[in-house]
Amino acid sequence: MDSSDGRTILVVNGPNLNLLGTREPATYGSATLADVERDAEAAATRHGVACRFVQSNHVGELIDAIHEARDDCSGIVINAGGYTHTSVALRDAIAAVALPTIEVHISNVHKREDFRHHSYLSAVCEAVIVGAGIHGYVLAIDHLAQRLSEQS
Ligand SMILES: O=C1C[C@@](O)(C(=O)O)C[C@@H](O)[C@@H]1O
Repeated sequence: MDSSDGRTILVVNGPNLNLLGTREPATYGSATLADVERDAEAAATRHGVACRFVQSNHVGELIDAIHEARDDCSGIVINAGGYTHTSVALRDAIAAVALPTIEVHISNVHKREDFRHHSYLSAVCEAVIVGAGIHGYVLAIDHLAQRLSEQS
């Protein structure tokens, strides 16, 4: 077994997050999805845990990845993009797998349009990190890793 000792965190990015870096930079900054994944990987490595990444623009693919996390993951970090505000099915998937899940948003959704103020996911997530930019993913990994180390 590697240094992650079987502890893997699934990092899920939803629709349009593949366009980070060019998409509405005034709102989301200039970092790319590759930058997000590099920082998350580095944070995980610092804690001796592993990461698996998925990005999809299709809700079914996100749900399948969440279901598969039951097999080998100890937690989930998810930025569901616009599905956050629309998808009961995604919420049900998170509730179904019952893994500790952290919801992340790069922007402070509460400073934005009213339709972004409601999340279908928050009530089934352990914590929500909004408005910290891409550092939010690192904060989420730090939190999950600490939680895992307290369990072991
Ligand atoms: O796609 C996104 C990105 C987002 O999740 C964020 O990271 O700030 C906020 C959502 O409202 C939006 O639809």
